[in-house]
Amino acid sequence: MAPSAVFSSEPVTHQAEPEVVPIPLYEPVKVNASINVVEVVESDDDNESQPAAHAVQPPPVAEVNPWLQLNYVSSSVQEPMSGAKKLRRMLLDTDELIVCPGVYDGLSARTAMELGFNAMYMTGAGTTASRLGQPDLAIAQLHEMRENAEMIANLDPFGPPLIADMDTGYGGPIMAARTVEQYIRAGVAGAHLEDQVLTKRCGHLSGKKVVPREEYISRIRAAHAARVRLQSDFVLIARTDALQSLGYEECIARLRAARDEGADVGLLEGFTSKEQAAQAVRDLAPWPLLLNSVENGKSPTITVDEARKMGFRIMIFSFATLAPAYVAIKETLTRLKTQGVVGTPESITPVTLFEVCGLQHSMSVDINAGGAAFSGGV
Ligand SMILES: C[C@](O)(C(=O)O)[C@H](CC(=O)O)C(=O)O
Repeated sequence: MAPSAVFSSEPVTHQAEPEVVPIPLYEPVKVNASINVVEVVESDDDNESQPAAHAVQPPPVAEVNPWLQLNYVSSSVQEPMSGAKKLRRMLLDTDELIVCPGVYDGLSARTAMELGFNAMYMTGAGTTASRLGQPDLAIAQLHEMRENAEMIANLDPFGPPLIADMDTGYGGPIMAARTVEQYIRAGVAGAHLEDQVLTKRCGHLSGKKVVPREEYISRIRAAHAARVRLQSDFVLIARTDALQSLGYEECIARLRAARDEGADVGLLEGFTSKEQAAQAVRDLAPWPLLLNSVENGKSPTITVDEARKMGFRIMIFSFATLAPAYVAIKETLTRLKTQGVVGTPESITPVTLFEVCGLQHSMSVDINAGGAAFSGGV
């Protein structure tokens, strides 16, 4: 017996379920132009203030605040193009090899920008090492990765696009989709999504395990759907780590399947020879491939020129800043320990380092706003 019948002698009538009208994904949702304002009116009875809600039409913007009107001709102003669009354009409009130094923090990214690299790569290994002091073993999760990527991607709104590591997507399809959505909102231009198990490890370690092909493809499918849902140019890079355990042919099959589900670029991790790298480009052509160069890792060193000749379209150097930073820090701290001095070169003053980090820009913001903070210089 239905519970409602216990308390009522009336026949139970079920109301028809309201019809659910889905909001179309690709059409802008129309916002009702009227707004509810709460106006305070005096009550005659008890002289207490009572709020009363009225639906009113908002006045035209210019009446609310004339300063909200644009006072420039927008077509003459160059708006920052999203990193995703820039990266996609580079891939579509040129056949250049896009060289991305691996960066892991603000200073390494600023240094790459100072030298004019036209794209950058945020390494997950470097993010984990620098932010958490931990090895590349699935210890950094979505929020740490997203936060670091967002900071780097937004250092210069007109700057180079940032490709970021998104590891396994940090869970199943739901998390892969969530990661793509958060990366897009963070201004990340593209990211690679791999097929390792969630307890992943760096691609240049032994003992890697991968999930079954179907499970991997469901990650890719979800990531692609998220990109489409947000109507973003975000470049989805499918990475496979299956070479160690399942062999080359399975890697090619996985990358083909990922491509067919909408991945834009492929990444076969840990080539064992230069011939194998060149073969992968041929086997998947004309689909663009990314080459991960990790010196002293599992793969032979391939130079930028060699990768270009092989036909790769993107090349990332994961440890390009992390490894030398470690070497320089250790050498310096050894000097401090043994000789009692840091020994910084004379040309590197505090101002030099702050200039790398945008000192001039910050000062000009204050000066152009009429501030006097820097009238005496720095
Ligand atoms: C590309 C990579 O995912 C990274 O985090 O930079 C690493 C690099 C590394 O740890 O050697 C990877 O190749 O797995």
